[in-house]
Amino acid sequence: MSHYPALRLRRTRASAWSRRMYAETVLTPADLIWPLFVTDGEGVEEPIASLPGVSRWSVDAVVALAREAAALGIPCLALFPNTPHELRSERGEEALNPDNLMCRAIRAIKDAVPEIGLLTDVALDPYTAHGHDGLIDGAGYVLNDDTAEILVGQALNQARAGADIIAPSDMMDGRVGLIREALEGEGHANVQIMAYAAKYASAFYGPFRDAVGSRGLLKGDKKTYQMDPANSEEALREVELDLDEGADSVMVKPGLPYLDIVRRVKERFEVPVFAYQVSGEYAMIEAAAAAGAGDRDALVLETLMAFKRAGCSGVLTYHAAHAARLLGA
Ligand SMILES: NCc1[nH]cc(CCC(=O)O)c1CC(=O)O
Ligand SMILES: [Mg+2]
Repeated sequence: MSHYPALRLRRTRASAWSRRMYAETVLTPADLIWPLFVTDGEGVEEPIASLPGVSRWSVDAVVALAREAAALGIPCLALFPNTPHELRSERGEEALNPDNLMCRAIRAIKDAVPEIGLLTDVALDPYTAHGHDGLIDGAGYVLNDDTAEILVGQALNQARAGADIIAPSDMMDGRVGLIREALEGEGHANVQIMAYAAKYASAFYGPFRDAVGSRGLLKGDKKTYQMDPANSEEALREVELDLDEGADSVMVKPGLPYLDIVRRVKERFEVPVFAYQVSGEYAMIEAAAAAGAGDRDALVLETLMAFKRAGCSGVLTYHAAHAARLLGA
């Protein structure tokens, strides 16, 4: 048996070239999906106070960012609309409007930057007057089957506009299978589904809700549909069901506090797993850097590498453009 001093693990760490050669994990711009918030108007940029460095952009501005992303080697954008308040309703019908903000953004980006992928979120929270991801009954309970029916319409609406990846983030049971069937039925055979399969009822979504304008509207919490942070066996069941229903890839969300889930899913199913480094995680890194508690660039790259090491095929992150620039430098 070999041991010290014959065996010294510090030997391969002694120089930069060697560390590079022995790196077990690589992070590249192709691992990054960039979430962008879209708002009405033209030439508009609205900074989001709780998400420093991130803004809502009008469609024309989002197209410019899409160009920038493509040039940086980012393969895919995730789009989220800040629906004007007068268009939000009890049942979120605006989600089905073929000319809604989301569809206009999809068409404009596909037109100008056809080489970039577009992932679109399926859930009603940017469209409902009560801020929930689905339809509610008189007691405020989110109804599963009635919601799933509308989500199918929302997914088709996005696919018709040109979405490449449908990403249901609502956590209704059965919606992946229903959406897959509807996509096949309409000839969208190559439109992918990335299921938010294990999405937790998390305190890390606050800045996102500011960004899409649902924070002030949301009544209660999302614990009757999003998962309990105490559970991981249940996450494996969620993933298994979504894969059975036709998901091409699955997502774990939030990210860093749930890397154990990423690892378990990857080892159990050996399928493409993505994670969402969510708004509160982004805000936490920015706050730490602003407070002088750590170097921003190093924090960004280290956390993103951690996702890859845990088994992720890619990460949705608000730091995508910044990280891609660091990686390209
Ligand atoms: N279905 C909504 C949705 N899609 C993505 C996020 C959160 C993303 C983030 O915090 O960055 C949320 C918020 C929520 O479930 O309330
Ligand atoms: Mg499920």
